[in-house]
Amino acid sequence: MRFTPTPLAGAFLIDIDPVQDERGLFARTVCEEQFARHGLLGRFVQQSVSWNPHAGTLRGLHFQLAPDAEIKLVRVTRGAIFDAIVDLRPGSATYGKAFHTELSAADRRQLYIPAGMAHGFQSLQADTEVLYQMSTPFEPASARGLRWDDPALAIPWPGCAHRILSERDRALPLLHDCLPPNP
Ligand SMILES: Cc1cn([C@H]2C[C@H](O)[C@@H](COP(=O)(O)OP(=O)(O)O[C@H]3O[C@@H](C)C(=O)[C@@H](O)[C@H]3O)O2)c(=O)[nH]c1=O
Repeated sequence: MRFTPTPLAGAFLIDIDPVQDERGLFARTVCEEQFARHGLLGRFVQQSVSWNPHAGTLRGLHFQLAPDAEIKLVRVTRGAIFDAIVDLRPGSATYGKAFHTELSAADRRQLYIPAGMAHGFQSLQADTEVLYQMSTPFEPASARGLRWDDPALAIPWPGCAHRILSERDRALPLLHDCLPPNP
């Protein structure tokens, strides 16, 4: 696996090192020992799937409050997404900053998201399926979110003919209104 750091410390893009032959390819996607060499956790307690029949489906930006803050490992198993994360770690040099990338079934790239970041994505194709692994169980009482289009975050979401969002995501607060400024 190849680990590429992002501008947000602790968040990595992880690419496979495929072994190819006439049958196709084989590649490891999680390895506790290799992850540990990069200071990353390679053991997860929940895995969830999200199916998005339409392009332009936006989910996020979501996170869980401590002590339920989750590490997430995200990959696309069908289609493609624009994926965005926001650093909400108190004291972080990149607090309030966002990083975005594309992930697709074709590139098999994964995004490792450390605890203390909000996460969201928009499907770029119809019939897009996203697979997540999480370090901490889902805890509804700790679940929080930020507005996807918060101007302070300036995330360049791709344009689309029809954007689909849940009522909950539409009503999420701006960063400024839901978390204290960075100490
Ligand atoms: C996230 C989650 C939801 N649920 C339930 C709650 C609800 O009834 C239903 C749908 O939940 P949501 O509307 O929150 O699903 P969704 O908007 O897809 O939430 C997901 O968004 C992306 C961006 C993430 O990063 C994920 O961690 C998760 O927050 O599933 C679980 O049972 N376990 C879970 O881990």
